Amino acid sequence: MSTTLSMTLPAVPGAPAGAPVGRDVPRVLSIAGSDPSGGAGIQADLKSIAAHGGYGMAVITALTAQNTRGVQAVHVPPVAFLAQQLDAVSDDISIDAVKIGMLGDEAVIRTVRGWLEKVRPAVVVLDPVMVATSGDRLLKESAEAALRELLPLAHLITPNLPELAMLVGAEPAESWDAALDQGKQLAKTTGATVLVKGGHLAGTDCPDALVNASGLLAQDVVEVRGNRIATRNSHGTGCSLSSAMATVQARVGDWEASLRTVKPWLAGALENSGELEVGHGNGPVHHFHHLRPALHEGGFAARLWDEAQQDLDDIYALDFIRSLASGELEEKDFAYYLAQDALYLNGYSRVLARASALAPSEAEQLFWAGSAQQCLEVESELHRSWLSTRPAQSGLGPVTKAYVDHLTAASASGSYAVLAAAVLPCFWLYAEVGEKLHARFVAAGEPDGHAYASWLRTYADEAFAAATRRAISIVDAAGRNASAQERAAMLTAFKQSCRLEVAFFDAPRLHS
Ligand SMILES: Nc1ncnc2c1ncn2[C@@H]1O[C@H](COP(=O)(O)OP(=O)(O)OP(=O)(O)O)[C@@H](O)[C@H]1O
Ligand SMILES: Cc1ncc(COP(=O)(O)O)c(N)n1
Repeated sequence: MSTTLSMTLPAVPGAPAGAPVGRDVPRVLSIAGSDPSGGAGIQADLKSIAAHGGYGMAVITALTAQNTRGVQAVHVPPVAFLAQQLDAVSDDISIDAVKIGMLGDEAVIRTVRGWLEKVRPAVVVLDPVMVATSGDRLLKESAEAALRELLPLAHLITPNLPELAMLVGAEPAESWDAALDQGKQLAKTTGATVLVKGGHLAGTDCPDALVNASGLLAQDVVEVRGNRIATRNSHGTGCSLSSAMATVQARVGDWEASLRTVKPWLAGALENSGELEVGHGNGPVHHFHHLRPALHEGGFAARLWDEAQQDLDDIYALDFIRSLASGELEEKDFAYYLAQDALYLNGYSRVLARASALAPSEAEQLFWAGSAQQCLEVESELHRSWLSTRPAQSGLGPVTKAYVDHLTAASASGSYAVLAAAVLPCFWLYAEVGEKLHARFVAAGEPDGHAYASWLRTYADEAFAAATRRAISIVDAAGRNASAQERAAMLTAFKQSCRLEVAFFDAPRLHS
């Protein structure tokens, strides 16, 4: 595949004529500083490169002692050793892309410059790191002129707004248009494409734009919109963005396509950064948010079961359940419950049939179809037996309607996993409550004259318990295979159904 790809893709701008692009796994070198807390620098770069399917390498320009709160110290090893690291890599390995980050001082810049001029990598992304998010300097002021001179050796430059301003000798832009103007200026003087980043502006939008007026892009300014994500965890966003751009560019050979891939990924990394719980300051982004944490078999079901505990407690505390167990439940409440149950089962059956239609395997298709049929049989049995002797009740009650509407919405979501999670509580909570009430009834010696004895005797049904186990295992597998986003949607749908189970048992008290 890589051969076909490299023949059909456009050449990387600035790449030697005929240089192949489009490697499936690009070999990407980060030349940057180390951040031991793992959020920025080479640590972020390697994660970002891997997150985009690249093979990451790292030559360390400087060691920092830093965490999410700030930089405590910087140590720049002798540049002769930096040169040795660079040569060790390029003497042996074909490098598809280079990302350059923290350079520290002028001697480092000179060494990297000499190596770039010798090796001429096909893709060079330069993130002109000067000041960390924390405000600490990462480039000596005396080295700024040398950094400016390095810029023409890059294909893409990714300054933040203060860095952009410094590079064009202006005050930091306070509007997006002013930032784009500075980007145009920098692109013109360097010949490189400039990625202007909106991270440092205020407002609900957080755009980025590629700027280059020499015809390399589809337009002089290619803007990629994005929403601003409310989080403090922005440590290393610039590092992560630039190394991701280097990696994707080495694969697709198109800066715009690269930014359109990387920008939503970074938004997800910012959005999910809270999951990491790293440090007390500006935390890192979640580079691998798109990978699902491995859950062992039963792990997702266990998570759902934890979520359902409060609802189960609420069910057992309801007057309806207590009086059904004691036999003191008013007849009109029981009649209302049965009538609503029959109406519910009809809607539920349709939704189960939809789960059958969406099922990924014939075994699951059969399971849901069988369950849908079972529902209709139980419904008609209710009409034949219990409801035949009870006066007709008012039509569809508000809770029944809300529950069926919720399930119908889940079935319209198009996600099998979400739908399966939504229908599960009707199996799981019902089976659990049935078994417990039945056990209590048996423990009490099945008292004569209990008004609901025959109902309670049928409550713990082994066939229904087996179907419930099967439904749980289907939802567990679907949850383990789902993306983080889909899993969250499953959890929401499941929890809503649990709340509606509680409300369903409580409805006779309110509406009979
Ligand atoms: N709150 C946010 N919401 C969405 N995207 C953001 C946010 N903050 C930064 N970004 C994005 O992160 C990337 C880096 O932007 P930024 O302007 O913060 O660069 P930077 O200052 O070099 O980053 P760093 O925090 O590593 O110093 C850009 O793509 C920007 O749009
Ligand atoms: C080694 C190193 N390189 C770059 C940055 C900039 O990242 P940020 O601005 O997000 O702190 C950093 N803090 N440390």
